[in-house]
Amino acid sequence: MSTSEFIPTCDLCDAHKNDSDGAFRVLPPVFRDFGQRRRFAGAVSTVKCFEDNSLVKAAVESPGQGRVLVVDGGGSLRRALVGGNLAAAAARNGWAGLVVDGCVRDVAELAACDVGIRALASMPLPTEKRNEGQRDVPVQVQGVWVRPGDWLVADEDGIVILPAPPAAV
Ligand SMILES: O=C([O-])CC(=O)C(=O)O
Repeated sequence: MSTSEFIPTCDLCDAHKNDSDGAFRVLPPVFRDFGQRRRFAGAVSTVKCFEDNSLVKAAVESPGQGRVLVVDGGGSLRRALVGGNLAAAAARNGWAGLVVDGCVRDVAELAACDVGIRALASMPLPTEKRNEGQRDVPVQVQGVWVRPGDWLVADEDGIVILPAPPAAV
């Protein structure tokens, strides 16, 4: 995705603000920005897990193909689902971004990774890896449904979800 193709979230919201079918979604403004990429967009892949990042690790260690990994971590503030190693793997494997409904750690390392990273907070405690969780299932992020194959756009103003890549607005 080149910068010229990027459609800002505000423009998308202007175009869709009166939609009533629920296809256009806006995530609540509770996410902090931790990665090097301020703006990113891509097709969604999901992980649903709770205080166990085994499946997040497996996902970022596989080809990202420009997608965005959305992690439903249940909003837990008790453990970090992504740290410097996983963020570096995500950048290396071509993920456009990570959106974590939960925590991250290694903040200085995350800021140096060429990938978008949004999460609720920083928490230095890591998870226990028990290989629990689900991959590419519909998830709820802060009460908003996000499905594998949706299109996510994130920038300085927020994060929006569409059922397909947006045409020019
Ligand atoms: O492995 C973990 O649990 C997370 C982490 O610290 C890293 O990605 O560097």
